[in-house]
Amino acid sequence: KLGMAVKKDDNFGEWYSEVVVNSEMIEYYDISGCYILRPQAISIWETLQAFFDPEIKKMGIKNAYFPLFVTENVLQKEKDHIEGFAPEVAWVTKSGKSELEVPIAIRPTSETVMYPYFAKWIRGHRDLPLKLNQWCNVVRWEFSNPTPFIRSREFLWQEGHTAFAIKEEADQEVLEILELYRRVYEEYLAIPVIKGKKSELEKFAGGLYTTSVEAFIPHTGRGIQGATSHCLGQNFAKMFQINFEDDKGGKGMVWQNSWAYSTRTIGVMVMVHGDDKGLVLPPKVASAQVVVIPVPYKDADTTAIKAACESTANDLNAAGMRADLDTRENYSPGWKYSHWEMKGIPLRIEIGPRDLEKSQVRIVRRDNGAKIDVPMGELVEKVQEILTSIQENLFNTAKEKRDACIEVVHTWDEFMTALNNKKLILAPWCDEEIVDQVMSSN
Ligand SMILES: O=C1CCCN[C@@H]1CCCn1cnc2cc(F)c(F)cc2c1=O
Ligand SMILES: [Mg+2]
Repeated sequence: KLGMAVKKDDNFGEWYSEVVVNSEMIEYYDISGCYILRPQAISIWETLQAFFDPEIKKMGIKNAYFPLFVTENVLQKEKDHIEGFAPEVAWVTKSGKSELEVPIAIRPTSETVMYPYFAKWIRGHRDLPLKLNQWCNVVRWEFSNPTPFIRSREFLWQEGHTAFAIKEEADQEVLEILELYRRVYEEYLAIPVIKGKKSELEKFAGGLYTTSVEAFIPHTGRGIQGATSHCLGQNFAKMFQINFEDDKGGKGMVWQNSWAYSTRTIGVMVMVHGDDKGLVLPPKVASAQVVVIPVPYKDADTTAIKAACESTANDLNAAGMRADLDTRENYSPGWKYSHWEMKGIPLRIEIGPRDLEKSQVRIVRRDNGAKIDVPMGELVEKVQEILTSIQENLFNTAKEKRDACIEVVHTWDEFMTALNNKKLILAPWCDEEIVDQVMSSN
C-alpha cells in the first residue's frame, strides 16, 4: 500500500495512527491500549537512551532494577494521593487456577516499590546521596483514548529516584535533569520545548513541586508534557520513615526527587515532524539516515549502477553515517521512493546511468524535497553537511511554527478565543483560587 489515505490537516488522529503503522514503527495488538514497538521505534528509544544513560551516570546515578509487582498494603501507603490513580492500577489476582491470597499490583510507578528499601539502606549521612534509576516498563490501565506512544496501558520509561541530606542538592538535581530532558527533545528529536514549574493543582500531588518540559502540537493546538522532574520534598521520607543520622548526631529526613521520560517522546516526534508522505525522522535518531537506490534503465549497465550504489553506501557507513541500500529487483524506483519517504528516511540517493556518466549522485531531502546533484568525490562531506542541515531545519521549522502559535492575552475572553484558535497562550498568572461565582454571590 503506498501513500497516506488521510491528510494531517484533515483528520489528525487518523493520520497519526496511519503514520505510526505505515512507517513500521507500531503494530496494533489485540489488547486495547497495548502496542507492538517494531525495530524503528526501538532504535529511536535506544538512541535516546545512549545519550541519557551516560549523562546520568556522570551525575553519580546508578541503574538498578526493582520488581514489577507491589503488594496492596505497600501501594496503599501513598493512600492520600493514590486514590485518584486507583482505577489505573492493574492487579494480579490468580496464578493458574488458584486465587492469590493477597492481590498483587503491577507497578504504575515505583515509589512504593523502592522507598521501603531506601529506608532500610539509608541510616547515616554517609549513605547519602542515594541516586538510583531504572529502565523499565510500567502499566497504567488508562481509559481515555489510547494512542500509540502517547497514552498506552504499558510503556517504557526511565524513572530516577534520588535522596539527599539537604534540599539545595535536591533542587539543583531537579533542574540538571530537566536540562537533560530539554536536550533529548531539542538536540535529538529536533522538537522545541518550554521548561517550567507546574501550578499547585497541576503538580504531582505526592511531591513538593513539579517541573516539566512541555511540547506543542500546532495541528491540534494542544500542549503535551514531554518529561517531568519532581522535587518530592520530605513527603515520602515521612511516609516511609527514610531518616538519617546527620553529622551532628541529630535525626534528619531525606529530601527526594523523582524524574522520568518515556516512549511518549517518540509519539511527539511523529506528531511534530510527520507530513502527508508519512514519517519524517530527524537524522540524529534515524536508524538509517540515507537509503541508496539504483535507477536502472532497460539498456543501461545495471551491474555498474549497482556497484556504484554499493560503494556509495559503503563509503557513507565507513564515514560513520548509517546508510541503507535498496537493490531489490522486484520493486520500481518510484515504489521505493514512496516506501522510504513513508519510513521517514532523511535522505535518499539515486544513481542512474546519467549520474554514472557524470560520476555524480542525485540526493533528495525528505524534509523539504530538495534535489541536489553531488560529484561522487565530494559525497561523504556533502551528505554529512546535508544531514546536519536537515536536523537544524527540522528544529527551526518546528520552533517557527510553535512560536507563530504563541498569543499574549490579558482577559478571559481573549484567553478562550485563543484557546479555541489552537494557540499557545502567554497570560498573566495570579495563582489565586477562583471562588465559584454562585457561592460568593448569594
Ligand atoms: O512522574 C514521576 C516520575 C517518575 C516516578 N514517579 C513520578 C510520579 C508519578 C505520578 N503517578 C502517575 N500515575 C500513577 C498511576 C497510578 F495508577 C498510580 F497508582 C500512581 C501514579 C503516580 O504516582
Ligand atoms: Mg496519568
